[in-house]
Amino acid sequence: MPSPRVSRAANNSANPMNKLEFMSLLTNRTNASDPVSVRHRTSDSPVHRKDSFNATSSTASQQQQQQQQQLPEEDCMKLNPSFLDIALSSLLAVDLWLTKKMGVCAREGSSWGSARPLMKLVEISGHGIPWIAGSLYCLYKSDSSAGREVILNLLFALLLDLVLVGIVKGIVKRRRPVHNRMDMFATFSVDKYSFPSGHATRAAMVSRFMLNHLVLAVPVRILVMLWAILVSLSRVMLGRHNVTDVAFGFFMGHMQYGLIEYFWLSPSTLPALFRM
Ligand SMILES: CC(C)=CCC/C(C)=C/COP(=O)(O)O
Repeated sequence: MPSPRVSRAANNSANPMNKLEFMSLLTNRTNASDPVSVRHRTSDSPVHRKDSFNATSSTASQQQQQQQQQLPEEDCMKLNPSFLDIALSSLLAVDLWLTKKMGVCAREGSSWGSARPLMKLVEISGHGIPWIAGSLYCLYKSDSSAGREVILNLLFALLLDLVLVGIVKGIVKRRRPVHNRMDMFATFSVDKYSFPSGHATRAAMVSRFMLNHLVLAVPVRILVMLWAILVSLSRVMLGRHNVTDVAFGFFMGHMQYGLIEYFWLSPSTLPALFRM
């Protein structure tokens, strides 16, 4: 009985496809669009130096090259990653690790699974529907023009937030973490994507808005800040988001508040809106 090593060697020489598989590994690690590496693969490979293989293997390897050029980028390995590539991959690795560690309420059976109902209440407190409905109600009830101005701008901010988050989610198309259970209340179709967290953008923007435009006692101001942090944290704890989705969302919410301040709607800029 031949030893496994001998029989594998015999098999290799009898089967030219094994060489092609080896080629496939090599070509996977080179840049398919780089003419130099394509030339290297087709002319310098051991397969091509053997005359007996020329006719059949060149068409086979051409087919393979075509297939590999069609491979999605994430299936190919880069030989010379840049510093930015390495930094991004490291950030992504830390992000995924931390996201998994912090997803303690992702399921009922998770380590903090019993806190899941409470976290879902926090989730609803940062949802768009209660905020938009609440602003519309306050606008209807408000009897001072200063109050109407503030609430109208809050409503404008909430709508702008939905649009901007929807656009970024639609462009980035990052999937939610695998441990997330999609049992969220009232979502749009883009909400299957996770970058950035809409709850985090809203929490950051609304809290800044309230701190700057409402007269609040110090304990209430602290509560508003804690609420924004808790809503953001709960996104990762519920397993809805990666840490970077929430961190970016929080940053984006602050930027959105800056936009609202810049384009502040006032009776002088939009008199028609305030005549109602
Ligand atoms: C239906 C309305 C008015 C808003 C949707 C709010 C929502 C579900 C956002 C998604 O938030 P995350 O990106 O944090 O999961």
